[in-house]
Order: sequence, then C-alpha cells, then structure tokens
Amino acid sequence: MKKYLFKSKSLLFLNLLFAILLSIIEISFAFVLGNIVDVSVTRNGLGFKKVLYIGIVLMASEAIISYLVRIFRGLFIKNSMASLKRDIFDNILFKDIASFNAQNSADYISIINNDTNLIEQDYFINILNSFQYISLFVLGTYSIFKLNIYIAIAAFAIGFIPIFIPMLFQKETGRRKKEYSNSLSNFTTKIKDIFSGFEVIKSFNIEEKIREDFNSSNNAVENKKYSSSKMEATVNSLSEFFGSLVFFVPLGLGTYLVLKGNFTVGGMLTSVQLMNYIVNPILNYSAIVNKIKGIKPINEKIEKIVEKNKVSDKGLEKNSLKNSIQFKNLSFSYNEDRQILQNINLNINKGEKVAIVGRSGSGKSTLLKLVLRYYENYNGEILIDNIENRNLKISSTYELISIIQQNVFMFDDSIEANIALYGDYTDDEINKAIINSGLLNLIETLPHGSKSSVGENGSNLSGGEKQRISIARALIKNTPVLLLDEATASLDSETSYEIESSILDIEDLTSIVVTHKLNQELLKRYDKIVVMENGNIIEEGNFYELIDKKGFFYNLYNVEKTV
Ligand SMILES: Nc1ncnc2c1ncn2[C@@H]1O[C@H](COP(=O)(O)OP(=O)(O)OP(=O)(O)O)[C@@H](O)[C@H]1O
Repeated sequence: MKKYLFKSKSLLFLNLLFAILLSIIEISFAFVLGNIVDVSVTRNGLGFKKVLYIGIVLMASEAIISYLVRIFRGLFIKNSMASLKRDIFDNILFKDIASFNAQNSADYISIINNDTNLIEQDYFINILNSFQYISLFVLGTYSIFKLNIYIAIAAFAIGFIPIFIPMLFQKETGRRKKEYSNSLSNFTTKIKDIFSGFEVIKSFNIEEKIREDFNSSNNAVENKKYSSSKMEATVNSLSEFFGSLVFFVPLGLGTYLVLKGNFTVGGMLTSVQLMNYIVNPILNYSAIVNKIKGIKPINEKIEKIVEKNKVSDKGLEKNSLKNSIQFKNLSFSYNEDRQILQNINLNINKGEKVAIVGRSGSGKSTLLKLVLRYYENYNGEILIDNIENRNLKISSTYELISIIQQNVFMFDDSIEANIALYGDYTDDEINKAIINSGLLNLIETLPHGSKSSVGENGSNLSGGEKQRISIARALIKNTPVLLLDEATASLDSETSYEIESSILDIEDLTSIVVTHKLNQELLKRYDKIVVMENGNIIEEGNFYELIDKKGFFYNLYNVEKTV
C-alpha cells in the first residue's frame, strides 16, 4: 500500500507542510491563552492589546490553512484511491479466464467497493491525520520542555502508557477486521446472486427463503462490524483513560509551582493546553497505528485474490492461418480426479468446416475452450500451423480465432455497440454483419434501429436476438477461424439453418461447429463430422461415410431426427 502513498509525492509534501503550519498556529494559541491570563492578572493594558492582535492574526491564518489542509487532503485521497482502484481493476482484467473464474465475481466487486473503502478510511486518512498529530506532538514537546522542564519530565513519564495499549490488541483487531471484510464479500455475493436470479425467485415463490438468506448474511456483516468496533472501543477507551490521567500531572505540579511562586498562572494554563497537543496525538496515534496495522490482512487478501495468474501477453505473433489446426494426443482434466478429454487426435485443414457432435457431457465445449486457451494445463499439443497455441501471444490467438457461444453477455449499450465491441468498423461492415447474422428484420422494426439499447445484459431482447448479436459480433471480427458452440440453439429452425448455412458459405473460413441440431442438409455440407463420447473421438468422417458405417453417429442421428 506504501507505493500509493508516494505516487503523488508533491501532494503528500503539501499535506505535511500544511499540517506543520497548522500545528505551529495551534501551539501559538496555547501561549496566547497563557499570556492573556498573565496580562489580565497583572492588569497590563498594553500587553493585552498586543496579545489580542496576535490572537486575531492567528485565528485568520488558522481558517485559511485549515481550508488548504482540507483541499490538499481531498486531492491526495482522490489521486491515491483512483490509482489503487485502477491497479486492482487492471490486475483483475488481465487475469486469464480460468483464474478469473476460480473466484466468485462478487469477491472482485467487494474488493473494489468495500475493501478499498476500508483502506481509504483506515489507511490513507489515518496517515494524513498522523502528519498533524506528529507535528503537534513534536512542537508541543519542544514547547513544554522550554516552558517548564519539571512538568515536561513528569508528564512524559506516564504519557507513553497509552501507546502500548493498541500494540497489545493489534493481532485481534486485524483478525476481526478481516472477518468483517470476508463477511462483506459474502454479502455482496449474496446480493448479486439474488438480483441476478430475480425472475427465478419470483417464479418459484421462494421470496421468504431468500429473505431469510439475506437476513442471515446481513446480520453476519453487522455482527462482524460490531465485533470489530467493539475491539476498537476497548482499545480507545483504555487509551483515553490513561490519556486523561496524564492531564493531572501538569495540573497538579503546575498548581504546586504557582503556589510556591515559581510559575505564573498563565504559564500553568499554557502547559495544560500544551499537554493537549502531546496527549491527544499520543492517544490518536495509538488508535491510528492500530487501524493502519489492522489493514494488513485486508491488503494480503487483496493481493492474494488479485495478483494471481496475471496474463502476460508474451509469445509469438501470428495473424493468419496458412495450413491447419492439429490436435495431437490432447488430454485434459479440470480436476485431477476426472479425465475429461483423452488422447484427442484431429487434423483440421484451412477452410475446412468441421462439425463436432456427441452426447451431452462428452467434452465438446471443453475442446473448444482449450483452443481458446481458457485452460492451458493440458497434455499433448494444439498446433496452429505447427506452432503450439500456448506459445502464441494470447492476443494473437484471439485475432485468429473467435467464438460464438450459446450464452452470450450483452453490455448495456446499443445493438451496434454490442456488435462492434469497441472495434473501429465502417457502416458497411456493420450492416454486412447485421444481414449475415439475421438481425435485419429486428433492426427494421425498432424505432432507433441499430442504435436501440439492448438493456441490462440484453434484457430488451429475446434469447435468439441476443444470439444473433453474438453471431454478428464474431462475423465482424472476420477471424480466419470461427468456433460455434451450440450457437444457434435458441433460434428457430429456419433462422438457424440460414445462419449456419451462410457461415458454411464463407469459403476461406475454418469453422468448428459444436451442434446438437442434426440437420441432414447442413451435415452433408461439413467436410468432417467428429463424434465424441466420454472425452474420446470415436468416429470421424463426412456425413455419407458415417451413415454408411452404421455406428454411433448413425444411431445418434436417427435418435435426434425422431425426437
Ligand atoms: N469448469 C469445470 N469444472 C469441472 N468440470 C467441468 C467444468 N466444465 C465442464 N466440466 C465437466 O466436463 C465434462 C465435459 O463438459 P463439456 O461442457 O465439454 O461437455 P459437452 O459435450 O460440451 O456437453 P453439452 O453438449 O451438454 O454442452 C462434463 O462432464 C462437465 O461436467
């Protein structure tokens, strides 16, 4: 976290400078107070006037400097927090897909919203506060030693007790704070799930259960927060108790010295006031140290979640497919206990259209995920023009290959923006993608055409319309390889046929299509049909060859046809 403190060095310096100036003014006030008492006791009119003028100048300076302190503090917090959140976000954004999915996305939301908030309150603000306390403490100490060495020594003898109290509780404070942060993450996950599944909740009449669930998470957060603040209350109260004890020292000793005629009343008042500037910083500093140290487990939690498996875009560059994609002895398992793909061998030449069929769970989508490098811990090879896919820059892989999936995410923006996805395309290119993905009919009926909003995650669109947008998205990218994973599943037979057919028409395009719809006319057009079962390729050939074989595909085809 330290690096964020020093990111805006000049602002940090200004905060320190103004904290020192403010402390000088406050200390001066203590002397003005003592002087006022002394000139009144001695009935010194001239002296009173002088002290009054100094008091007025100090008050005006304090107002101006307090304002500047607030402004520079705000600027510093603004810059540090923006850069902290930017870095956290970058680390999440550049994770690889598998490690991103390993964590619930609500945890990321919680880090960016809740944990950074804790860091702002407990770390940055407290560090800035500590400037003020340290400078007050140093100047106050210097002044009290100058004023009366006996009072100073006596006060210091017990003045440091409060500092040790937070140290005693530091571990426990950190533990409770981490528990609070974890409960906040769980709470955010719960809320996210509830709102995402709102329609399911309604249609299954489970509002009461959801309410109970919410209440239990809500109570857990509040209990953890309470437990953390209870700890803080104990620490602060103990520190305050010892802090107030310290005040009696200058008061008692000062009175004694006044009675003996060795000290003025004004001097005694000044020393009591100065004790404020010594004790308060000590008290607050202990609480501050406690909070700053308490942030350590949260910092570690963020680092653990965020800094794991960042993708470095290193490797070979490649932007065209010249010959083939080959799978050689490819095996893969998500978890060690279960093999999902076993010794897959397959050759796909440039421009070939390949259909992958097979029963649910046979490993079809997993095969596509490996081509897209969602997981790189496979055995065997995936060769693109004889170069292992994992040795390419990840950005090169995505320039070569795009995918159309069944479940597609929509950004809350226009249809056009969802197709282009920040790409710089001409109107002609966008229109072509709209036509080839079968979106034209929809767009013609919308008042704002392709500029119409899709709503949150495409809520203004039907499943089929969303799927067509995802098809347009992939077509406009114009990559040499296109993967389709049940891409036309939610489209009616006619539209689905048209889209698949227009994809098969693109001559140079190498396409690998996972499909459940065994349409004879389309299947006949594939160069190769690959049949998978239990993570193995069990049959391979064109439609006629596989039908003649009267094997697994033949049966699957007949079953699907009659369903
Ligand atoms: N992230 C994952 N972690 C663990 N196991 C997984 C994961 N994703 C899929 N699997 C398992 O891997 C196996 C193959 O899944 P895959 O999605 O590749 O099958 P599929 O042939 O595409 O099925 P479908 O036709 O139903 O889409 C399944 O048994 C599935 O439960």
